[in-house]
Amino acid sequence: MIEMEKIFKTYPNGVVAINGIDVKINQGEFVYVVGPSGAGKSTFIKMMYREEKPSSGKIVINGVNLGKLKESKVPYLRRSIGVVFQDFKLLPRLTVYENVAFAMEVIGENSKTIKKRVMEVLDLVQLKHKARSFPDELSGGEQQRISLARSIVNNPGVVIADEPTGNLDPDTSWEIMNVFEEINNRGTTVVMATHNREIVNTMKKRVIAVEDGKIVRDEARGEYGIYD
Ligand SMILES: Nc1ncnc2c1ncn2[C@@H]1O[C@H](COP(=O)(O)OP(=O)(O)OP(=O)(O)O)[C@@H](O)[C@H]1O
Repeated sequence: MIEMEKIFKTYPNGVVAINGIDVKINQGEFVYVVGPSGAGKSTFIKMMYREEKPSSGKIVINGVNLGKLKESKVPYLRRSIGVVFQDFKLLPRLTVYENVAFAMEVIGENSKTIKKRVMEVLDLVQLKHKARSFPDELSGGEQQRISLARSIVNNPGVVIADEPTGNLDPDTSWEIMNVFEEINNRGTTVVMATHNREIVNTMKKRVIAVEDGKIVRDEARGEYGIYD
């Protein structure tokens, strides 16, 4: 469960990005975060994986109060939350296998467990045969599938994605969305900021609309809305 209570966020330059947000997201939900450019969507989701801290308010992720979390415990939080970005953020000098394995190595898993699990998630995204390739030898859609594999390799309860189809063509975007659905069907919460109207309107999930740092709409089977 993700809980946010009375959240405000002002950046050091004085920009008020989040202006009073209260929200609860239950385990296993699939949530789109929509809204106009600059509305605060990225800031909203960055606070969930503690990339940004709120100026005030309380955030509890799976029972852990982020405000009381010691810096030394942040890696444990990151283990329970997978993150996917628009620009993939794969490490260019590592192979596909190594990119995914790295996420397990940093938390000290043994090599046998790593090998088994990495091949499992590469199988899930249907890219086992690319294990020895380097990121720049893959298409954008393949790179995003690898980054999805990396995000779930440690079995997180939550995957957070910021505009994951932003760099992909429509067909490839749908392939990626099918993988997100599959991950969600296995019980993982998915929270996704997106500008993709077609996907939001077709998939009929919970939609949270953010405007001027506030939630202006929260619907169980919502629509994208009037934004670009
Ligand atoms: N690191 C930062 N420092 C200062 N201001 C920032 C920072 N990051 C974002 N902002 C500002 O905070 C506001 C919200 O930005 P945010 O990136 O959360 O919006 P967004 O809804 O994700 O936009 P987009 O759809 O264009 O990605 C904007 O006014 C933005 O300029």
